[in-house]
Amino acid sequence: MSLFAINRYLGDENDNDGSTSESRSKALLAKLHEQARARQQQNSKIAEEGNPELSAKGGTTSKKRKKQQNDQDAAEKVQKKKSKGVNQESSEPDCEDLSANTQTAERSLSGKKKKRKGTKTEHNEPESSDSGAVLETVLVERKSKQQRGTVVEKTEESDSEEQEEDDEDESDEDESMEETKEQTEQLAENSEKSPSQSGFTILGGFEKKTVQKVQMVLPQWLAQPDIVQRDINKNLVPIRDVPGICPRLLKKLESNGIQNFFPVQAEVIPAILESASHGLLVGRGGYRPRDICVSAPTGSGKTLAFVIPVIQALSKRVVREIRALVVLPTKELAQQVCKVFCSYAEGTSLKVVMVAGQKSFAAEQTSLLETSGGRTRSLADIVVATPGRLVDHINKTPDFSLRHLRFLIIDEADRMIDSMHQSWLSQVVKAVYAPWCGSDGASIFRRTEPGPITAASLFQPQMPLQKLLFSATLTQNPEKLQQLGLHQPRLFSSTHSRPSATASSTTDVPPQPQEKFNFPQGLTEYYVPCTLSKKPLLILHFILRLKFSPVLCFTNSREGAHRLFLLVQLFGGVRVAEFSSRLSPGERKKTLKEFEQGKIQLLISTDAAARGIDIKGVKCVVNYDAPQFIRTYIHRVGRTARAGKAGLAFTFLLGVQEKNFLQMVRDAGSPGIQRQIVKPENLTGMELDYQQTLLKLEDVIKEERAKRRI
Ligand SMILES: Nc1ncnc2c1ncn2[C@@H]1O[C@H](COP(=O)(O)OP(=O)(O)OP(=O)(O)O)[C@@H](O)[C@H]1O
Repeated sequence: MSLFAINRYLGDENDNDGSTSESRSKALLAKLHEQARARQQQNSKIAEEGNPELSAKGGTTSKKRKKQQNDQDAAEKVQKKKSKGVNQESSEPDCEDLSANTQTAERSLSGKKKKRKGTKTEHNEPESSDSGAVLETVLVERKSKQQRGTVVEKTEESDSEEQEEDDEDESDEDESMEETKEQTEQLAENSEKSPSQSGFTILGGFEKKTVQKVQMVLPQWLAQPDIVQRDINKNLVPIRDVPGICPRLLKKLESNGIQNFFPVQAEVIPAILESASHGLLVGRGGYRPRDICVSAPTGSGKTLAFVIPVIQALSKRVVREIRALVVLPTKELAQQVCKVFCSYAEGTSLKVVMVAGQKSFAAEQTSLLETSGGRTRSLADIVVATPGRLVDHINKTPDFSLRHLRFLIIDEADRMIDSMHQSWLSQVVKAVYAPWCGSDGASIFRRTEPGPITAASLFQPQMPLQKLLFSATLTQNPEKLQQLGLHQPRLFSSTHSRPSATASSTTDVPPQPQEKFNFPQGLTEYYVPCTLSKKPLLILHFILRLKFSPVLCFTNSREGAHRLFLLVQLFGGVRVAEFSSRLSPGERKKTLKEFEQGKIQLLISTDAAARGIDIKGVKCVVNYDAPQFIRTYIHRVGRTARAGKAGLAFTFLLGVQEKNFLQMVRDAGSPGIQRQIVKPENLTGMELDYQQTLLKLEDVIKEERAKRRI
C-alpha cells in the first residue's frame, strides 16, 4: 500500500523534467523533513502555551499531551478524508496523507489505542529517517507490522484491564518510541553504507546495465559448405567427365540435349551416387550415409541433380517397393518433377507414381497398389507427392508402405520446413520404421529408428533412410533445419558470402551477416518508381510499346490478378491469361502449356507460379505488386534467367515502398537493382482508352458479382 502511494507521489513531481528518480526521492525526503519539523515545533508551542508548568517538568505528562494533540490531528484528517472520498486520495498525494492512509487502515483494525500509536509513529518517522523514499516506505511498513502485532495482543485482552494497561502502554510506547528512533537512525546509517550491510534490499535501482549482444554461431557443416559455382556458362562439366554415371543414363542425357552438367549437378550427382555405392543397405565403411542439403540459385538445374543419381541407384532393384519419395509443395511442381523422373526412368523397370491430388484418391490408390491372389503389392518405385495427399495415403490406404524407403527428397525445402506444422515428416518417418507384421518381421529389411552408434547397432546393418534437401533459398537457421532430423548433413551451396564463424570458434566472432542468397548470373534487376493509378498503364506500355513478351507478371492476391487480367483483356491488343487458385488444376495446366508455347503474351499470376515452375522462354518477370518477403522476390524473379540464360526483372515500386524494398534486396545479396524511369509522356497516348476501359471494368465486375450471388 505504502509503496503504491509513494510511487504515485513521485509521479506527481513533474515526471518530464528529466530529473532522475534518485533526485526526486531526495526532494521528497527533504519535504518530509520540513513538514515533520514544522509539526514538532507546532506541538511543543501548544504544549508550552497550554501548561507551562507541565511543559517545564517535561516527561510523561507532556508526551501525553502531545499524543492527545496528535490524536486530534489524525482524527481530523480521517474525517477530512472521509468527506473527500476515495477518489480525492489520488488527486492530492501528500506525505501526511500517506501516513494518515497507513494509520487509517491500522486504526480500522486496532481501535482507540492503535490511533495513538499511529500518530506517534507519524511524528517520529521524518525526523529519524534519512535515506530516501524507499527506505521511508520500508520503515512505515515495518512499524505498521509492529503495531498490528500489538493490536492482536490487545484485542484479546479484556476491557477491565484496559485502563490499567493504558498507563503501562504509554510508558511502553515512550520506550518503544525511543527504540524506534534509535533503530531508524541505525537504518539510515546502514543504508548509506550498502544495501547488503543494512539488511534491506532496495528494489529498483538507477544503474543502467549493458547487455552483451548474442552472436549467431553456425555449426561447421553450415558455415563451411562445399562450394557450387554460380556462373553456369563458365563452369559447365561434360557429362562423361562426371564419374559413376551408367552408360544408359549418359545416352539418355545426350538424347535429351544435355552434353554438359551444370555446376550443381557436377557436384551433387557424384556425392549421392557415392553414398549409395555400397548397395542400398549401408553407406561407406558400413555407416549410415550423410544427409545432403543443396542451396543453389533458381534455374541452376537442381532437379536433375537428384533425378539422375536416384534413378541410377534404384535401377538395380530386386523387388518393387517405394524406395524414393519426393515431396513438393504444389501440384504443378509435383507434376513437373514427375515428368523429369518419368523421362529418365524410361527404358528401366522403374515405375514413377504421382500422388498430388491431380486424380481422385481412389485412382491414386489403384496406381500405387495392386492386389492379386490375395496378396497386395506395390506398383511404385518412386513416388512424387504433395504433403497433404501423402499423409492421406499413409493413413487411409491399406498396405501403403514406406518400409523400404531409401531416399526422401524434399524439394523447395525451406517452404516444406514452413509446412512442418502439418507434421507430414514425422508421419513419413513413422511409416518408414513401422513394425513388420507376421513372418516379415524376420526380413533383412527390418528397420529400427536410428539411435546412437554402438557395436550392437552396427552388428545388423539395415537399409538407411537418406534425406536430400534442395532449395534456392535454403534457410541457414539451424533451429529450423533441426526439425528435419538430419544425419551428419553435408551442404552444397553457391552462397559465397558465408559467415566466418563456426561452432568451434565461439569467441571474437564478427557480427553475423544477414542471410544472403544467390541470384542467377544472367538476371538483370530493375525497379520502376510509379503511382498506384499508373501501374496498369505501365504493364500495357511494357507489352504494347516496349514489346516485351512473354511476360510473367505477379500480383500479391488472386483478386488483384483477376482484376488486372480483366482490365488488360478489356483494353485489348494483348493475349493475356491469369494463373491462380481461381482456376481448376486442369485449367492451370492448360494455361501454363499455352504460355510456354507462346500463345499467351502476358500471364498474370499469384505466387502460385512463383516457386520452382520451369517455363522455358520467359524473357521478363514483372512484380506488379512488390513482394513482401525476400524469398518471394528471389523465387519470382527466378522464373526468368534460367539455365544460364539472360532475363529481366522489373518491380513496380510506390514511393513509400522504395527505401525498404531496395534495402531488403541489397541485404539479400543482389548484385544490383537499377532504377528505370518511364516518362509520363510515354503513357499519355493510352490514357483515354484506359479511362474508358476502367468504366467497362466496373460493369464487368458488377456482373461477375451478380452471377456469384445466383
Ligand atoms: N545440364 C543441363 N543442360 C541444359 N539444360 C539443363 C541442364 N540441367 C537442367 N537444365 C534445364 O534448366 C532448367 C532449370 O532446371 P531446374 O528446373 O532443375 O532448376 P532449379 O534449380 O530446380 O530451379 P528452381 O530453383 O527455380 O526450382 C530446366 O529447363 C532444365 O531442363
